[in-house]
Amino acid sequence: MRKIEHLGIAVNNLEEANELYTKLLGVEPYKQESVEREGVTTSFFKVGESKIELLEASNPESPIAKFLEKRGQGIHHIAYAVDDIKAEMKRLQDEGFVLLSDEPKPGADGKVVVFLHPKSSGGVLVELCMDQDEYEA
Ligand SMILES: CC[C@@H](C(=O)O)C(=O)SCCNC(=O)CCNC(=O)[C@H](O)C(C)(C)COP(=O)(O)OP(=O)(O)OC[C@H]1O[C@@H](n2cnc3c(N)ncnc32)[C@H](O)[C@@H]1OP(=O)(O)O
Ligand SMILES: [Co+2]
Repeated sequence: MRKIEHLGIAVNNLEEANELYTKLLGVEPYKQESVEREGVTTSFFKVGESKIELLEASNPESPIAKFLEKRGQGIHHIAYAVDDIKAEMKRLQDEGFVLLSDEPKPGADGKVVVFLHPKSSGGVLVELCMDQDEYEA
């Protein structure tokens, strides 16, 4: 694990959350991106070496829609940058963590990502991510 790459925060309304986080952090979001296969629209803020990823559900089946219904707005996941995502997946699987996919999949902001089931990681949804360019090299 290299660093915390981003914190994912589930929000009801991305436009309103963008305004709130722009005031809070003193910077505008540098990017807004939809990832349809995850059922989310995201916006990203830089905070030093890390990032805040705001997540709005783009359909009722989205993990974010379910999360908001059960738990309301707030921190949804912690994403760690890793140097070698396949090696890290194997290490974590061998340690007993439950991966939510067998292969990394395209995420937002030029990353490939994989999630660990929160029931296997102390109640916190964990995302591993790696630059897509490095992954494909
Ligand atoms: C934009 C792409 C990417 C990026 O590049 O950064 C993203 O960040 S996408 C973010 C959205 N995508 C995901 O979250 C994908 C991974 N998540 C899942 O596959 C599912 O959400 C899940 C974790 C498997 C849960 O799905 P499911 O079992 O269908 O939902 P339930 O609501 O029934 O939850 C079961 C159980 O797990 C608890 N839970 C759910 N989400 C979280 C969470 N974020 N953190 C902690 N715990 C969570 C939920 O409360 C249920 O627990 P109990 O109520 O105790 O049974
Ligand atoms: Co994320």
